[in-house]
Amino acid sequence: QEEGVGTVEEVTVDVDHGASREGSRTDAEAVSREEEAISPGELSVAQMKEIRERAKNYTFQTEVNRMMKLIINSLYRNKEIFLRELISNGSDALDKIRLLSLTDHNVLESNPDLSIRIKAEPDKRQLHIIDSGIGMTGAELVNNLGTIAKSGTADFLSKMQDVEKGGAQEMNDMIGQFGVGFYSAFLVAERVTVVSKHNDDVQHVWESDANAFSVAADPRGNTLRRGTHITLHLKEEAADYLQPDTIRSLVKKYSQFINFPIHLWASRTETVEEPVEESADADEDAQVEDAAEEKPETKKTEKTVWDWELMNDNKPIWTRKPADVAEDEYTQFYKSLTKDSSPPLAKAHFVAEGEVTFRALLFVPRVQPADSFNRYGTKTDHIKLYVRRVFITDEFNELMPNYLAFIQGIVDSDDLPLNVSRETLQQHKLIKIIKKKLVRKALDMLKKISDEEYEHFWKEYSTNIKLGVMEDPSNRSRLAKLLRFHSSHSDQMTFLSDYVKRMKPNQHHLYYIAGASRAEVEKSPFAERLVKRGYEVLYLTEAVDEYCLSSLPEYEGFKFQNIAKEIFDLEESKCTQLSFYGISQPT
Ligand SMILES: Nc1ncnc2c1ncn2[C@@H]1O[C@H](COP(=O)(O)OP(=O)(O)OP(=O)(O)O)[C@@H](O)[C@H]1O
Repeated sequence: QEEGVGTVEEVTVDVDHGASREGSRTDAEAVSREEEAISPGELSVAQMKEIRERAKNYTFQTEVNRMMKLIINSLYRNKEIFLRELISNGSDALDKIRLLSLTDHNVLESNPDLSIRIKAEPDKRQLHIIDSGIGMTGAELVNNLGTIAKSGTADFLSKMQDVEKGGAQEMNDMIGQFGVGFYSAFLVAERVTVVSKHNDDVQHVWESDANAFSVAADPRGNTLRRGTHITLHLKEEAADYLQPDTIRSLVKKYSQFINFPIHLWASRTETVEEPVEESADADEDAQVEDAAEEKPETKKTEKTVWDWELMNDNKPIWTRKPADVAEDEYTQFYKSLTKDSSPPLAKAHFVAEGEVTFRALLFVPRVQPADSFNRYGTKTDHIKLYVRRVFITDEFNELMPNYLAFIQGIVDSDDLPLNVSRETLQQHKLIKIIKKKLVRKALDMLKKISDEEYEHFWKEYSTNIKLGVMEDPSNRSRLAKLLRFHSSHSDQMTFLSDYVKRMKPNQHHLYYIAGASRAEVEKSPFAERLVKRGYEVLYLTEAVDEYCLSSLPEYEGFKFQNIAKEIFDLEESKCTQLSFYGISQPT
């Protein structure tokens, strides 16, 4: 069996997603130690003074100021996304240290645990988000949390200004897709403290009230071992994010598809049996009944227990059997993967076996970003590569051809080496095989789109498919099955297979004519005469159509014939184009 859709089997997860913290559940001592360790809010007055004296002060890069203004003005109705952004940053930082640990196991020595912890402290109006990821050095704190390094930010900002008039939904969609990142913390916080420990530096404290920021070495030394602890000093109006119910449902929502354990400091009520304190009388009775079976009296009491509660099932969705994954889970996963607010147009979840084993989950977004073709050929696909559940990169760009760059998804292979650089991986022979299979599966997925949905798909992606016909000879016939053109048959567009079904018995060519619009070509005398004689003519109205057909030698064994250009035979009646124009009509 080469590939088997729906045959996903359980596989052992070879790499730990982060040691589980279950062990600390009942260990009250460990819990209180951790609690101590996560209270940077608890910097003493003297330490605060020391930090402020030592700290270097910085101003934010202009783009950051613009970005913050934009975030605050446009996302005020959707403040909760700050948590999504901070959890996702924590998860990225954990991915980074895990990836490093594959080539240098020592990097985990500072803290073998890989997880995210979240704790609300309503009395102090503080919310803590702590990860044991890669952390940031002092210099990185200044750089990463003071500038916007991402290319395209300036572009994005200017586009946002245009969209601003378009309304809140459009803005939300756009910001959502771009990802607003760390600065969204200021949607809810009046002040943010970031304590971070990177293996290569001492622990530092970053602090900001959104106007300017400061960075200093932490006078307490190393309390985090490794990672980042963000404290949000919440605005008064954001105090709801400290309520147990609110925070629990938000953490659940945004941690669902994170591949590291996420723990929330939460309380639960437990019923415990406690011995009843014995009175002096009881003592006497006990002595009297000495011989009787000794049965200490107990009573049931309710106790509130605080503990780190695991909030997510950090088993990646693609490792589950398709039959066990609900449609809605795919949709939610897609949304968290892409930040798209609409569900996907199509999806495929499969395991490929044979020369290489891998699992993949692919999606077609409902809408293709308007500027996609400006970036066409820049080699940016949207496939995240995992090796044995470990995130390797989303900038690999070797897994989809240009024309399918719109496909979003993940690929996870057991057969690729874990401990090689991206460059070496690029050369790996298995990558080519994976790509080949992925493309086939992607095309299958497109073929399966229902008729109603196909209309929409075609509006969005027709150019991609036509470019595919031109650029990908090995999949040309598969791609040809996806093509649709206007035709004289009806107002609806037609697939070539339907055209072929309707061909006259002796017809050996697919006839087409190209022009600027359907109205124009319909009126062409070439087309009119052919149609009158009962032939169907394809109307090619897009510039790319003719190029596309010229690289398609045939369809189901039939060649294409431009009825306006060459002199051609209407084979079935053995008449030349001349005869066709009425010069002689042999019968
Ligand atoms: N918890 C963290 N641990 C380590 N580094 C972090 C953490 N949070 C943020 N950073 C660093 O700060 C940078 C800026 O973060 P920000 O959230 O603004 O953008 P981003 O994460 O790069 O982009 P996006 O949020 O769109 O994915 C990150 O790229 C990362 O280097």
